[in-house]
Amino acid sequence: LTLLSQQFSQTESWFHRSAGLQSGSAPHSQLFPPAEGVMLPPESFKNRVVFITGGGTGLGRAMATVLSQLGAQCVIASRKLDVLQQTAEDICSRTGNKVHALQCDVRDPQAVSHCVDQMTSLTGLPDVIINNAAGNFICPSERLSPNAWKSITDIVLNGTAFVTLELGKRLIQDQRGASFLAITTIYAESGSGFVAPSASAKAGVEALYKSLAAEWGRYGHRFNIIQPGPIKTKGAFSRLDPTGKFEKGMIDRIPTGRLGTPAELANLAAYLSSDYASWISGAVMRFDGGEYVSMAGEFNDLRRVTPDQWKMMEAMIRSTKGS
Ligand SMILES: CC/C=C\C/C=C\CC/C=C/C=C/C(=O)SCCNC(=O)CCNC(=O)[C@H](O)C(C)(C)COP(=O)(O)OP(=O)(O)OC[C@H]1O[C@@H](n2cnc3c(N)ncnc32)[C@H](O)[C@@H]1OP(=O)(O)O
Ligand SMILES: NC(=O)C1=CN([C@@H]2O[C@H](COP(=O)(O)OP(=O)(O)OC[C@H]3O[C@@H](n4cnc5c(N)ncnc54)[C@H](OP(=O)(O)O)[C@@H]3O)[C@@H](O)[C@H]2O)C=CC1
Repeated sequence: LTLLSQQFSQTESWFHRSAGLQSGSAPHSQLFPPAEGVMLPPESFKNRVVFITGGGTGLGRAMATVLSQLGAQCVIASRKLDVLQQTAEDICSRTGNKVHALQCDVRDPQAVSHCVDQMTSLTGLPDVIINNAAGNFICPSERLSPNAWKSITDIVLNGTAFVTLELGKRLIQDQRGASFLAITTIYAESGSGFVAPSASAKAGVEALYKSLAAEWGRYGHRFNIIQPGPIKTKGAFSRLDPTGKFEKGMIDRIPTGRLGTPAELANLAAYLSSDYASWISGAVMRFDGGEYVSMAGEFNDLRRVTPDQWKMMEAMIRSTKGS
């Protein structure tokens, strides 16, 4: 076993060196280059208002950028007004379309209602709502205090519910349709140790969105979910990989050999929120380079077995014939 594992790691490091790779991707990732351009036709979101929670940073910022490039008027909301204002300015100067920054702690239903009041005066009610705000950190569950549990589940599950219900009720009142999108993650489906509050809350968000997809179609509302795998953002990686030691193992188990990019996620979010997706509701879109199925399959680690090792094992298996 030791010999085999030495062989594996030698093969692996040769693989990386020979491709002249930076750490952070496998050679075969060159077969899956990320397309960074905007996918939809220009002006796909002209005269549309888009509301994005957590839109000041990371994936929220990337989605606001692409939607603004496609002509939308964006409203981004979270706790840190200075961060939001800087992002709004940056995007607006790049796209020429208005981006509004509103302070809102999604854990507080009154703050959510006030934020929606402000948005209504600025832009009117939104056509697209993206529930992206989240909190998370890795922690053994036996170390979690009640308040630690609450801080994550309040942002992720209650925050999404408060935003969705507040906007949904007002849109229904005004007889207006809308697209709702929630950003969850692949472990919302499987659960995951060391992020139990996030896994529980994201699973709750998925149940909420599937429920409302069934219930509110009659009001012209669509509800969809994107489950991203790892995409390098400061917010996520500083809390989920604080030492930087987990990233390589993660890339090794992603069949496409690399992390996702914010721009790829933003294109998918724009598509699901657009008129091109008007028949898509209640969908759960896994977006992870194949990581989920790769982690799930019993024998998938056999990818590391070399041709010589296969030759040897095949001979061993064939020798059992008749036994
Ligand atoms: C290799 C892996 C790398 C990457 C990704 C891989 C896989 C793909 C799947 C990824 C999914 C990602 C999901 C995400 O959601 S990433 C988004 C991350 N972004 C954020 O979390 C941004 C917002 N976060 C925050 O503001 C804070 O981190 C926090 C703690 C969530 C909320 O801040 P707040 O100021 O409200 O809370 P505090 O008062 O600081 O703390 C509340 C409560 O929690 C306890 N706490 C805080 N940190 C920890 C910790 N690290 N461990 C244990 N407990 C913690 C804190 O002590 C408080 O409890 P009490 O002391 O009061 O009991
Ligand atoms: N990056 C990744 O690998 C993955 C990310 N995801 C999901 O993608 C989404 C974006 O994550 P990412 O961009 O990586 O991380 P970020 O930390 O950059 O984004 C989280 C955002 O949520 C906002 N937020 C946090 N708490 C609150 C609150 N109480 N009220 C309002 N806004 C709040 C933060 O803004 P502020 O601090 O100003 O409030 C921040 O902008 C999240 O839903 C995350 O779960 C899912 C899978 C993988």
